[in-house]
Amino acid sequence: MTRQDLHPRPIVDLDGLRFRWRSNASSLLSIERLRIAPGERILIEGPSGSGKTTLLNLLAGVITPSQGRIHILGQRLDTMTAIARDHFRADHIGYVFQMFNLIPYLSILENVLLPCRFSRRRRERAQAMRPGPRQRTSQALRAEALRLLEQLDLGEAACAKQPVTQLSVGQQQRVAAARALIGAPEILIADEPTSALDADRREDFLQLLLTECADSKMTLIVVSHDQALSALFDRRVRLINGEIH
Ligand SMILES: Nc1ncnc2c1ncn2[C@@H]1O[C@H](COP(=O)(O)OP(=O)(O)OP(=O)(O)O)[C@@H](O)[C@H]1O
Repeated sequence: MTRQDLHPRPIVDLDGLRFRWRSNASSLLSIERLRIAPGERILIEGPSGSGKTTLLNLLAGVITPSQGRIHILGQRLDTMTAIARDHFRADHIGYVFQMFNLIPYLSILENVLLPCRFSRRRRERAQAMRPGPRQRTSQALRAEALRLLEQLDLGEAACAKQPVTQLSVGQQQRVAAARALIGAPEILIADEPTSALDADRREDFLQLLLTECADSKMTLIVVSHDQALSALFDRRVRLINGEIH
């Protein structure tokens, strides 16, 4: 094993980060350093209001820090324009939002395929997941979306063209997970991804996310209050009053 293998370049590197919602407010987040290695599985935990969702939004480039640097995949995210951050996110980050953010007038399949519309890279990677005889791009993408939905027990609902608005909250959460996974982005971020599931289905669902991430060598960053799941992660990051403990 080389020195490089022992200390791979971090996929996420936060440095001197401060975040406040208003310029005259005190910092909600104050993180001197957070490095995440490629392929690591990180659980972020902490009391309600401690800034977990805000931290995820900073990592995904939805918002930018008041001070400090954020490097993702070696690229400086905080100095990019909003449009560049949107492109970067579409290409490299799958995000399961706390409120799912599904588009109500699109079908289940169309929701899952959204990242492939915004990102050529995700489209090509999703297409490459379909081995075998050459298919048309749209067929290959649909097949990959269906594979993910079937893994998540939603194949039937997708084939029956059930509107997303008629899905249970737990089903919507799984559609959001399939959408985040499609095209194997390097980083999967999930905000309370098991909150709408029964206790006995949480571990199965998370195992599935972990397996998909491992197969595609994705880095997984999850916020959860569920202590029972912590053994499934490589590292826990505890946020208290906006600082890492
Ligand atoms: N858009 C916003 N404008 C101003 N304040 C906000 C905004 N979004 C969140 N906040 C505040 O930032 C603080 C941290 O919120 P955040 O959602 O990051 O916490 P959290 O740790 O994820 O909480 P929870 O576990 O309840 O989801 C809260 O006090 C919240 O009210």
